[in-house]
Amino acid sequence: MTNKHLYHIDFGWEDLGSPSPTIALLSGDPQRANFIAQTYLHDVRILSENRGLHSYLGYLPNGKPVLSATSGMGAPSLSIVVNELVQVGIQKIIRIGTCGSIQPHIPVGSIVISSAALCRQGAANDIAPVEYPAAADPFLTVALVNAAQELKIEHYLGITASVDTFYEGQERTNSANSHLIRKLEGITEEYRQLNILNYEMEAGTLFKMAGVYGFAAAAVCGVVAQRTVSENVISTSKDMAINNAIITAIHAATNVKNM
Ligand SMILES: O=P(O)(O)O[C@H]1O[C@H](CO)[C@@H](O)[C@H]1O
Ligand SMILES: O=c1cc[nH]c(=O)[nH]1
Repeated sequence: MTNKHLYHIDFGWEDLGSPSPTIALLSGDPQRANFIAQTYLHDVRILSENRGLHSYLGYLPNGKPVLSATSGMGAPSLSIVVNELVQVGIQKIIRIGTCGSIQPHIPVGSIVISSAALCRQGAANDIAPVEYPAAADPFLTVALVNAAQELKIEHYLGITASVDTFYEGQERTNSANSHLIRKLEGITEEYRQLNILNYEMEAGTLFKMAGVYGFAAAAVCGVVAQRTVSENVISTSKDMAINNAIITAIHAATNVKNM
């Protein structure tokens, strides 16, 4: 752990009070990090809004200190934030994200809890060999599943595809680029056959970092697109999907034991 003020997250361990938080809820979207802090934590203090990486310190209903922080979109940004969070003493990270389902039985509004990731992400290759497993922490993951069961939230546990692009990498052609390079044509159907549940853009690198650095990581994502039906995000179900992911993570963070 360091006393340094970290360059990107723009706070240091000395800003975190005592006892300092060891768990972080990490959202891609800064507005989600803010919403989580304002809605589900108490005695909230803003730590920084540097570069849109909004971070808040607050307390769960059982008094446990927790960070609600922002990873930004994609693995390069996430890798910077996660490295710095670990430097200020974070030992557990739950990613709270959004994703696109690629299985017909996983509807918009439900949540996917990742057991592991197929990690097709360049940033992860700077951290570990490409073959290195991108596995979620089993204890944090079970805590998420238990939370979803207790809250009666429709949830699916399985493998996530973490990729670097929202459009080409997730085989979207309804965009500024209608041309897909050959290796990506049919990739979604191939992943479907491989029992991959969903697409998102951070979990794989987070899981590899957890293995290498020695912290615990898990991911829960609200399903906002159903890729067997359409490429589009379904905005009418987005809030419900995100809220389901958030309350599952809050419940799990409350129940999980300190290391
Ligand atoms: O909602 P967040 O957490 O940002 O997650 C998903 O949404 C973004 C793409 O729209 C990517 O970051 C993807 O992983
Ligand atoms: O389809 C989707 C939806 C959210 N996030 C993604 O990465 N893909």
